[in-house]
Amino acid sequence: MGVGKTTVGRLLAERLGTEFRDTDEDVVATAGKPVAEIFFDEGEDHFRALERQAVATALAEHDGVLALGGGAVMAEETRRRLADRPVVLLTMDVAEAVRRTGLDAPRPLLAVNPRQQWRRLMEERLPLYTEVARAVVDTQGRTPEEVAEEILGALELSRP
Ligand SMILES: Nc1ncnc2c1ncn2[C@@H]1O[C@H](COP(=O)(O)OP(=O)(O)O)[C@@H](O)[C@H]1O
Ligand SMILES: O=C(O)C1=C[C@@H](OP(=O)(O)O)[C@@H](O)[C@H](O)C1
Ligand SMILES: [Mg+2]
Repeated sequence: MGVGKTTVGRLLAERLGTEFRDTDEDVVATAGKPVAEIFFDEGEDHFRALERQAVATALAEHDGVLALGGGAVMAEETRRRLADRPVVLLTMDVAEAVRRTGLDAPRPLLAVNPRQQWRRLMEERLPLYTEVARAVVDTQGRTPEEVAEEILGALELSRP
C-alpha cells in the first residue's frame, strides 16, 4: 500500500502507449462507493470477493498495464492467474510507506497503528509477492518517473 502501483502504473502505460487499469477503481465502480466504505459497510471479505472478480475480469479483457491492490495476491486464485504474467513488485521501507499513505486516500487496513499494521501485512504477504513477481524494483528515493524507467529496464531483462 502506497508504494506507487497506481501512480507508476499510469506512467508506465503512457510510456508503453497502452491502456492503464486499476482493480481498486474497478471495485469502486462496481460497488458504487469508495474502498473505505466497502470495508466499513460490508467488511473485508466482501471487498476481497469483489477484488478477485475485478482481477479475473481485468486479466481477461485488458491488454495493457494493470495495477492491483496490495492485498490481491492473498487470493490463491489470483496468484494462479498471475503466474504467467510479467508481474512487478515495487518496494519501499516502512517509514516511506507511512509517509506516502498518510498523504493519500484512506486505506482502512492502515487506519489504526499504521506502522505496526504495515509491518504485519508485509510479513504475511512478502512470500506471496515474491512468488508472483518476475521483477523487483525499489522505489525508495526515486520519483515515480524514475521507477517507471526502472520497470521498463527490469522487464526487458526478465523477458522470457
Ligand atoms: N516514487 C514515489 N515517491 C514519492 N511519492 C510517491 C511515489 N510513488 C507514489 N507516491 C505517492 O504515494 C502515494 C501512494 O501512491 P499510489 O500510487 O496510490 O500507491 P499504491 O497504488 O501502491 O497504493 C500517492 O500520494 C503518490 O503520489
Ligand atoms: O493492501 C491492501 O490490503 C489494500 C490495498 C489498497 O490498494 P493499494 O495497494 O493501491 O493502496 C486497497 O485495495 C485496499 O485498501 C486494501
Ligand atoms: Mg493503488
